Amino acid sequence: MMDEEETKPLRYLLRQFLSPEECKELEFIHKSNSTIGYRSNVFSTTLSHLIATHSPHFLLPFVEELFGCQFQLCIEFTGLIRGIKIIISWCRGGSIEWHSDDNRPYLKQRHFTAVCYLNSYGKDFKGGLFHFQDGEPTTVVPMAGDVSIYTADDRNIHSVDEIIEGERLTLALWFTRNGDHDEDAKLISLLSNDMFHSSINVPKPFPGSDNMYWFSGDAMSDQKSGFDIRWARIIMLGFDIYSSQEKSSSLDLMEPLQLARESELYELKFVNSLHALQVI
Ligand SMILES: O=C(O)CCC(=O)C(=O)O
Ligand SMILES: [Fe+2]
Repeated sequence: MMDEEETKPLRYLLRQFLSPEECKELEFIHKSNSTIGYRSNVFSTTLSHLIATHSPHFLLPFVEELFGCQFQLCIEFTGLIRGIKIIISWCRGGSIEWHSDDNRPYLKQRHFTAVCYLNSYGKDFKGGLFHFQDGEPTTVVPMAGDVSIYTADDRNIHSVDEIIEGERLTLALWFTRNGDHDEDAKLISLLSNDMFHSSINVPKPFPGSDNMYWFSGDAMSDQKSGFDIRWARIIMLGFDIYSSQEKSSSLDLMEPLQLARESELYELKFVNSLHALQVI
């Protein structure tokens, strides 16, 4: 006899799950805060980016909406825990080849994916259709407010066509059954600290995946050939980084550091680069 798991559908399409206003608000947050993303032609906003870009006030609507949205999604899939969430904008030339979402050893905790479309095919962008390799539906046409949900394993190999014109905007959510990857729990403990009072006493921001901060064209996994967005931001704001570990060949941006401008070294000691970015 088949067990219950095997008889469950592997995919769902929820129509008009987010309202046009919710889509617009998430778009606004993204436009104000996004940074170069984790692959070519992509910009992204994660909750840790909102912290790093000194925009904690944007966290609240983001978190409230996402929590509400995820709460409803969790009713569909009991037992799932909220993992990483990210707003992604795909610019012209962006696409993604056939893959499953758990296709790396460090992504194995992903069990379900939910992609909420924040804008619409044909109206806001051309290209960018979503396809499943096998089964029905074969193609999902992104429309603002709709959510496509599927298992993150190789039963749902999928791809996204190249964006030909405009910008395709999504909110991607990954769910897990592994409590160690409960990102909401981490975030709630972070928010319950005093982070809304902007001062030097802001707590140490919890780091996103270190991969998130690297940009290097093709070889994104080869950190040596890329540049680090945290570092670039500090330099663009006119500061140099001083760290007692600076003598070593690579500087760990999650370690304590101080800032300098021209020949002046500031006394403030930051717990890491994200902490410094919250304050400067
Ligand atoms: O944006 C989409 O429709 C899917 C994106 C995707 O496949 C991914 O980020 O893994
Ligand atoms: Fe995917």
